[in-house]
Amino acid sequence: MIEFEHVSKAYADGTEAVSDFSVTVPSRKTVVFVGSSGSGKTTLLRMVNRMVEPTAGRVLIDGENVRDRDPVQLRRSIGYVLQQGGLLPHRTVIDNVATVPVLEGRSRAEARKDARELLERVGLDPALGKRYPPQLSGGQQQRVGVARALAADPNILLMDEPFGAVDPIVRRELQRELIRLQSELGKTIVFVTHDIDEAFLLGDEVVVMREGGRIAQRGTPAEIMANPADSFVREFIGADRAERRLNTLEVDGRQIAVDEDGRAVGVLNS
Ligand SMILES: Nc1ncnc2c1ncn2[C@@H]1O[C@H](COP(=O)(O)OP(=O)(O)OP(=O)(O)O)[C@@H](O)[C@H]1O
Repeated sequence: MIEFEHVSKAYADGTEAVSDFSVTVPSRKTVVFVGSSGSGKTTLLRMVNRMVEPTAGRVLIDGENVRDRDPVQLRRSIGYVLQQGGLLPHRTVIDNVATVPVLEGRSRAEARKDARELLERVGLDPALGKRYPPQLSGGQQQRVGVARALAADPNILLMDEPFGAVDPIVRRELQRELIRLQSELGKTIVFVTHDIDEAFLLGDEVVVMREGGRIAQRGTPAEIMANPADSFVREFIGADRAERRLNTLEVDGRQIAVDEDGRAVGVLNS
């Protein structure tokens, strides 16, 4: 369980990125922070592994203040997946995945064996392990990023826009894969996105953020959809959805409406 207790963050230049934010992330659940750019999502995520120290309040993991933990140990015990994968380009895929277990004292041979299993677990052919990250597609790199984050078998996974840089179809695949993985592994996941559809798909609970790291609404996807707290949330859900749902494609001079998966659903003009 992760508890954010009245945390605030004012950066040195005076930016109030987060103000008085309190949320509990229950064990083995996925909580998604969703909000537009600059709403403090990344700042909050990084408070969990002490890459950012709050200026007020505290973050607890299973009741223990993260401030009392050694930052290096803490970071190795938490999986972290970034938008750009954060893989080391000059090390093979297998060695990227095996890095933290080796640092933690596991033998290289064992860590590599585990890494091959992890690649399979995230839906990759273990033969790709011999390649270097730039030799993989964006979607494959993100899967490696997930495998690497899982390598030390952490209880907690922090995911910062992990699927933000891949095309919509691969993004759907990765989302489905994460749902499958989570049903097998039951990690405590904090997931950051600005995509409300992704938030509703993946989150057991969703925290809609507004500027300054303030909570606009928190609840299950069904609760938020059924009862948006105010016009801000209504617009955030509505505007984003309308944009996404009304995708059109021009084919041979005709406007074709396509659904979220890119399937044609009708002709708008002929
Ligand atoms: N190191 C820093 N120094 C000063 N201001 C910062 C720093 N890091 C972030 N900020 C500011 O804090 C606010 C919140 O940033 P943060 O990255 O947490 O938001 P976000 O919701 O994750 O945005 P995005 O979706 O664009 O990543 C922004 O106004 C940002 O410019």
